[in-house]
Amino acid sequence: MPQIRRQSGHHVLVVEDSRSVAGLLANKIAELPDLQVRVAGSLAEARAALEEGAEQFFLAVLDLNLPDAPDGEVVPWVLEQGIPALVLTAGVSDDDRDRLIDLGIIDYINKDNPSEIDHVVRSVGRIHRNRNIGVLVVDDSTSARAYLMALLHRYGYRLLEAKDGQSALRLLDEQGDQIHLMLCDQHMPGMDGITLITRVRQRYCRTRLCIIGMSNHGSGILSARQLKAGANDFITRPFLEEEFFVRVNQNVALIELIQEMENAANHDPLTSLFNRRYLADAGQMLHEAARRGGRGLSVILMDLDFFKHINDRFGHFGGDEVLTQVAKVLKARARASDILVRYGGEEFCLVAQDVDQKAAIALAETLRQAVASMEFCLDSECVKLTLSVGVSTRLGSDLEQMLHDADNALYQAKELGRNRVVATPVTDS
Ligand SMILES: Nc1nc2c(ncn2[C@@H]2O[C@H](COP(=O)(O)OP(=O)(O)OP(=O)(O)O)[C@@H](O)[C@H]2O)c(=O)[nH]1
Repeated sequence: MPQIRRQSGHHVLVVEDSRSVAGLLANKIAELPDLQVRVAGSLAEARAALEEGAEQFFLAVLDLNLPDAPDGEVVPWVLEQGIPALVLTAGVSDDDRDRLIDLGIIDYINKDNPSEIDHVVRSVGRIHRNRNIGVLVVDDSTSARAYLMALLHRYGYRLLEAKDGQSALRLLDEQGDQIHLMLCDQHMPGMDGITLITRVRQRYCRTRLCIIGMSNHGSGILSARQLKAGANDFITRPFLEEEFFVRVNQNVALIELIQEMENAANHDPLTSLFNRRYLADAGQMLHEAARRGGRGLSVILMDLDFFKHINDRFGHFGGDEVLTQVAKVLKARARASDILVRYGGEEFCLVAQDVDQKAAIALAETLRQAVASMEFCLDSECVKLTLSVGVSTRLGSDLEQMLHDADNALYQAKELGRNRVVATPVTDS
């Protein structure tokens, strides 16, 4: 079988002699983020396209029946160039299907059915995103591991392998943030699949790391036990490659969807900062860690002064633009470990770990000055804005109490004439 190279390009080669199908595909694929399409109407045009460099193409979508290649000759030729291929067919017999799968294509799709065109486009997007999806294959058999890796490689996943449970745990320790899916054999020396799954689940939930257990035909009870131990899914060996890909891709798509939903639930859509809901969870965890570890924690609450005037002058959309710019300025001055939140309409909150009162006041002062030095120009009219800030470093019983203290300090800052930082007394109860 031809060797598929590691894909880094962002171009899709569509080889299709029907102008309408090629045009439809090209338009829909081009709507996907960061993708470009090159259309060829024949094998000769495909050859010409690849003369400019095969590496730019991460995938080819191929028609089996071309004027100068009526028997699918384009398929082995493209695969020999190291480019993975999806094949468009007009009805396919079982023999044709077997022949195509044996050649090493990713999938075949019936182009007569218009809804299948959307399936092609979804697959293209999936394969392009797979370069960012890390898959860990855990199997003690070298040949079984190599087989799984070759299949996943065809789909463009980023791959890691481990020959036993201990090595898998080590890799998760070192590179866990890069691993999204683990495929795990059951029978391995030292640590079996169920024990490994149980241990991994103590650290990673089902929506963060997907696990697919693998068991051999006839051992149904094992798949049930793998699922109970925390696997998201299982695959019985031997399997059809098509089933394998559908299961792997569906599980990865589900994790992506959940992460997208979590992201949306935790962020403010206007400024892309975290929202209050996220602060309640993540901020409280920081508070508990600070209490346990005797560490410092600061809450800095900020409110733009007289923001109503901005809306009155520039309209609500102008006000939105100003809020977005302020968020950027604050973000640029926050550390990666800080939680910066859009707390309310024109209110922002920053929670910073390991910061004592002196440092918190200095940080608040930096943020105040950063906003005060900005100039907002809309409709060729420029205005300046100021920020009142309340700081709390007294840990109190929980984050809620710190926010309450910071709010009192902010109120004082407003009362004292705005554009200033006020901190609460530091003594803890
Ligand atoms: N454009 C825009 N305006 C908002 C948003 N959320 C709140 N506001 C506006 O922010 C203004 C807040 O007004 P006030 O609470 O009176 O406070 P202020 O004018 O900033 O005055 P002080 O806080 O007392 O200095 C109101 O006009 C709100 O409509 C938003 O998402 N976009």
